[in-house]
Amino acid sequence: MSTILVTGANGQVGFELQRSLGALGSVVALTRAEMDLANEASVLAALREHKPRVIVNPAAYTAVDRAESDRELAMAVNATAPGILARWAADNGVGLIHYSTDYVFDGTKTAPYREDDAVNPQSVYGESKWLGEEAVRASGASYTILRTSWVYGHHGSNFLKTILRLAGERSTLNVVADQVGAPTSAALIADVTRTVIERIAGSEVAGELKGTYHLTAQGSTSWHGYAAHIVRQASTANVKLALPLDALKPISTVEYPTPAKRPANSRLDCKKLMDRFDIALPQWQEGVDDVLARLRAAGN
Ligand SMILES: NC(=O)C1=CN([C@@H]2O[C@H](COP(=O)(O)OP(=O)(O)OC[C@H]3O[C@@H](n4cnc5c(N)ncnc54)[C@H](OP(=O)(O)O)[C@@H]3O)[C@@H](O)[C@H]2O)C=CC1
Ligand SMILES: Cc1cn([C@H]2C[C@H](O)[C@@H](COP(=O)(O)OP(=O)(O)O[C@H]3O[C@@H](C)C(=O)[C@@H](O)[C@H]3O)O2)c(=O)[nH]c1=O
Repeated sequence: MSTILVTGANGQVGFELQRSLGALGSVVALTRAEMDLANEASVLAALREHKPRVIVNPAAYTAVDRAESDRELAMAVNATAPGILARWAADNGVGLIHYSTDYVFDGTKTAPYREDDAVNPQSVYGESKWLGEEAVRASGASYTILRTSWVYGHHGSNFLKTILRLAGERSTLNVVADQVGAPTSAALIADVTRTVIERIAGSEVAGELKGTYHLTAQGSTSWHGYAAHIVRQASTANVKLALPLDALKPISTVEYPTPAKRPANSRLDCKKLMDRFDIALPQWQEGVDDVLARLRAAGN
């Protein structure tokens, strides 16, 4: 057993994990076609074939609005499958790293959420991710759950790329300004995951590091503040945009109706992770600027 198995190889975090975990040994990253989390037989067959020493599970049903009308599949992927992975991990004595979301909270707390704050998911996606967390915790596996927020990267689909595209096409754009959180890069999540695996492997009291942690970039903004940063940085870099910065309008959540309800406060307190793993986390703008530069360099 020497392999690290990564699910969701084509996802934002799955893609970055293939880079960051490569230094730890052999990584097998499986696409949905190679391991379908909605199909228990497919999951178990892949685990038996690869016999990993660590399972890293960034695969998820992440279409937040679509999940409202596709509950069964969202639950299969986000709630049931993590339990299957975790029970196999427990039975075979291997570690599991799993990811969850700020959307497990209802967003009514005024301060950043801590790991043990009461959850109250407002969407099918949030509920399914919470049930997945609970299945992992109940499994008896040696697990780490990393709850993150507002993920973006140069690979995959995300809000950053949507705003860049819309700013190239539209002369006005409305973005909600009353939901706050921390945009977090897939690269940061993947780098921290590597550190977590290394520290657990090197620790004499690895069991004490097991648990649920919040992992986001530091500082916070609203979706509108995030969009304004993207447009400002693109303008500064002379990217041709149809949208002037002053035509990016802050609106309230009620003015942007969506099938799924999002939390007003998505801020996560990451002190537990930083203290226990001795990790420093960057301000959110750093990763955004890196990805913007990378997209420009690639001609996007
Ligand atoms: N994106 C975000 O803003 C946030 C994400 N998270 C969590 O972080 C983790 C990583 O998210 P992120 O990388 O952004 O997600 P992405 O949406 O970028 O990627 C998810 C991956 O999961 C795969 N997947 C979906 N269904 C299945 C299935 N049935 N079997 C196997 N694979 C499947 C997708 O495959 P395919 O490519 O075929 O579609 C995709 O590659 C997830 O747990 C997510 O819940 C937490 C907070 C914010
Ligand atoms: C594109 C767009 C979005 N919005 C709003 C809608 C919503 O409130 C907010 C974010 O929109 P999105 O639908 O892109 O983001 P959303 O899919 O809600 O993002 C979430 O994904 C899941 C997977 C998570 O786990 C969360 O942490 C979070 O990142 O911005 C606007 O106001 N104007 C716009 O033009």
